[in-house]
Amino acid sequence: MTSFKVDSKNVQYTDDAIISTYVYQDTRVSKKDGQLIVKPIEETYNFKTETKVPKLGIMLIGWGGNNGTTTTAGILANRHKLTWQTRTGTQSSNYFGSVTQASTLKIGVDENGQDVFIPFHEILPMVNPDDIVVGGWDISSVNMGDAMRRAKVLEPDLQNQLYEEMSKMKPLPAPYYPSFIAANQKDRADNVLKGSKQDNLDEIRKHIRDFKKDNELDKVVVLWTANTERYADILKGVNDNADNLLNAVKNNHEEVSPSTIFALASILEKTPFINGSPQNTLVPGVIDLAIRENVYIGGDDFKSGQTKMKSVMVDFLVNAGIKPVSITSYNHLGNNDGRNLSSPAQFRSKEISKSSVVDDMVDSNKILYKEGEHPDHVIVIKYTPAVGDSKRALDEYQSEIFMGGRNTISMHNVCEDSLLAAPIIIDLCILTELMTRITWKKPEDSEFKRFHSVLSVLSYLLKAPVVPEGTPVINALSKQRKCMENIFRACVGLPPQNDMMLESKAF
Ligand SMILES: NC(=O)c1ccc[n+]([C@@H]2O[C@H](COP(=O)([O-])OP(=O)(O)OC[C@H]3O[C@@H](n4cnc5c(N)ncnc54)[C@H](O)[C@@H]3O)[C@@H](O)[C@H]2O)c1
Ligand SMILES: O=P([O-])([O-])O[C@@H]1[C@@H](O)[C@H](O)[C@@H](O)[C@H](O)[C@@H]1O
Repeated sequence: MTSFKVDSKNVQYTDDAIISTYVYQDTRVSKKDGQLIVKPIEETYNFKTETKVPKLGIMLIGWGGNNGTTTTAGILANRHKLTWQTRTGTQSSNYFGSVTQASTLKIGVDENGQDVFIPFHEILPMVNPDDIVVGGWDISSVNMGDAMRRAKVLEPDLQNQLYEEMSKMKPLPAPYYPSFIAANQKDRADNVLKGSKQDNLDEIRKHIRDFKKDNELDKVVVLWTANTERYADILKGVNDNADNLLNAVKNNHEEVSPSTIFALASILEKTPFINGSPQNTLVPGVIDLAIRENVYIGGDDFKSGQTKMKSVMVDFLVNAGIKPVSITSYNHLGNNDGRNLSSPAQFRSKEISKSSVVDDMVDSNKILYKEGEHPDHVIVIKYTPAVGDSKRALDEYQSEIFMGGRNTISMHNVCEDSLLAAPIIIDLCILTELMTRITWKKPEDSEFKRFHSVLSVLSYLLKAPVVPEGTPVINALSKQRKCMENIFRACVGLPPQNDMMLESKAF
C-alpha cells in the first residue's frame, strides 16, 4: 500500500495493478555542417506495476560471511524490534544505509510551495524487509549464530539476543573450486558439494526449489556475497554463449567458476541472480541464458564505501569544472574478505571494479580532458587483521584549478564494511523483486513486457554496473539515483523530479 494516490487521467488503479501512461521526454542530437542539431522528442509508454507484494525469500551465497550474517541479523533484529545496550546507551534496530528503507523522495510541493517528501519505499508497493526469509549456502559449515560471532561486526548484547535463533540456521553446502579464491580460504571449506560441475548445478537448482517450497515463498532472489573470485577467461566455445556454457558445465570445464554455476542454476530456476562481488560471474553465456529465459540478473560488486564516495567526489569536481588529475585510493581491512583479497588474483578482480568508477564522469567533460585523457588512478588494498571489518579508506584527490593552481582533498573514511553492505544487499533484493512486477509497452502494443534481463537500474548499488550490451555505464551516484527514482515515478504517471522550483523563482 502506498501513502499517496496520483490524481491524473494518466494513472489507473485496478485491484491488482497500477497502470500509467507516461510521456518520455528526451532530446536527440545530430550534427549538420559542424553544428549540433538538438531535437526534443516525446515517446509515450504504458507501465504496469503489479501491486501484490509477494512473500520473498533471499538465498545468500556466502551466507556465513560477515555480510551474510550481518544482513540476516539486521533483518531479524528489525523484525523483532530489538534494542540493545552499547557504551553510549540503548540502540534500536533500523535500516539506515538502505535507500529504500531510510531515504525519502520528493513527491511534489504543497499549496504553500513547501516540498513534500515520502519514504522511498512508498513510491511503489515494495517488500517489507522484516518479512524476508533468509537462507543460503556457504563452503563453511558454521551455523549463522557462530558465524555472526566469528564476524565480530555486531554488539555483543545484540548478538546474544539473536544467537539462539541464528544458531539454528545452517548453510547449504556449496561448490568449492580452489583455483577461484585465495588459497588461504581452504581451511573454511568443510561444507562442500561433491561431484561434477553438472552435479553441483543440478543440486543447487534443487536447493532453490526446496527453499521456495519449504518456506511457502512466492518468490526467491539469489545473491552472491561469497568471496571475490579470480576472473574467468572468456573463451570462445566455452562461455561465449548459453549453449556453449551449459556444455562446458557438462564437460566440467576448469574455467566455469562456482559463482557462474550459481548464476546458471538461478536462471534455470527462473530466479533473479545478483553478483555482489567484482569477479566476472556474468560471462557472456550467463547473460545470453538470462535473456533467453527472460530472467533478471545484476552486478557487479556492492558500492558501499570508498567507491561510493568516489562516485560523488569526482561527479562534484568535474561538474564544477575542476579537473581531478590524480586519485589515490588506499585501504586496509582485517576481515576474511581482506584476507581473500590479499591474494593477487582476487585483488585484481577488486582493482578492476574499483578503477572503472570514474570513466563516465571523466568522459563527459572534453573541456577538462582531451580524448583518452584520464586522471592517474591508483588502488591499494592491504590486509591488516587488527582492524577487522572496520575498513579504513584513505583517499587523496588532486585537481587542477583556476590558472594552473592545484587543490588537494584528503579523506579518511572508516567504512564498517558489513554495516554498509548489509542494507545494500537488502535494497538489491527488494528492488530486484520489485522489477519483476513492473512491465511496459508502447500504447499500440498489445502485450506488456519486462525490462532487459540485465538490470542496470540497480547501478546505484554497484561499483561496476553490468548493463545491456551497447548501453552506457553510468557511475555518478546522483545520476544513478535519479534514474531509479524517475523510473518509479513514471510507473505512477509522475514526471521526473527536475528541481527547477520555478514556482519559487519566476513568479
Ligand atoms: N562493504 C563490503 O563488505 C563489500 C563491498 C563490496 C563487495 N564486497 C564483497 O562481498 C563479498 C563478501 O564480503 P564479506 O566481508 O562478507 O566476506 P567474508 O569472507 O566474510 O564472507 C564470504 C563468505 O563466502 C564463503 N564462500 C567462499 N566461497 C564460496 C562458495 N563458492 N560458495 C559459497 N560460499 C562461499 C566463505 O566461506 C565466507 O563465509 C566479498 O566478495 C567482498 O569483496 C563487500
Ligand atoms: O565499496 P568500497 O568500500 O569502495 O570497496 C571495498 C574495498 O575497498 C575493500 O577492500 C573490500 O573490503 C570491500 O569488498 C569493498 O569492495
